[in-house]
Amino acid sequence: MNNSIKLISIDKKYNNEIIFKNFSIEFEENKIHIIFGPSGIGKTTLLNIIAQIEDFDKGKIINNHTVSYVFQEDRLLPWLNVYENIEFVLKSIINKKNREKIIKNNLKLVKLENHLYKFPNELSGGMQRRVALARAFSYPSSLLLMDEPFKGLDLKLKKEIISDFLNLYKSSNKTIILVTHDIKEAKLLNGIIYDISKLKKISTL
Ligand SMILES: Nc1ncnc2c1ncn2[C@@H]1O[C@H](COP(=O)(O)OP(=O)(O)OP(=O)(O)O)[C@@H](O)[C@H]1O
Repeated sequence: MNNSIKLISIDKKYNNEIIFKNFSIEFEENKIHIIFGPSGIGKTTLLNIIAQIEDFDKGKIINNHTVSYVFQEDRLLPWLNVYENIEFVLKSIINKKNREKIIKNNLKLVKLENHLYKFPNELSGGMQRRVALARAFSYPSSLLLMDEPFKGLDLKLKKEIISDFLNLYKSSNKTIILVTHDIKEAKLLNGIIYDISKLKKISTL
């Protein structure tokens, strides 16, 4: 069954600033979609519209997915260890035995299986980012929205973490919509790249 996410003829304005005019886009399920474009073009706004945390003025969204959103910062809870940070978001929805399986499997995919009991302040920045990714993939949503999840990493670390991200993605059934302004990063992700500046020009023709 086609369960793609569709935005149809969306208009969005902030005060007098037109961000989107008659803008349409479709995201096929189970793929990695990369929203690419310069700062200020409306990438985060688009993600927020899909997440329904931002209103729009006209148009329609068709989305039958359960959604989770990963922000730029890792947002780990400092008083919980690595395992507990992931368990925290699953506690009320998945039983103990199943969540243990999910958490351990995802932490293994990001090579943190030997760091389960460390606290965030005992982890490097890269390790913290890996925990945040493992947590995002552990949550049972079918659509994962990610705003610049690899921002601030040097190229070597970025490549390593993108490879962990791809391992998590392959073992999941998720659809990913990810925002970046970095074309090198976009290419490393092996997904479908949407140049938002070009799409915006087409939509206003
Ligand atoms: N809440 C808001 N109120 C008014 N204007 C806003 C608001 N949020 C965003 N904007 C404006 O909308 C435009 C698009 O912002 P958005 O954050 O979506 O861009 P972006 O492409 O994600 O940029 P960046 O890569 O810098 O994060 C910008 O001009 C911004 O100033």
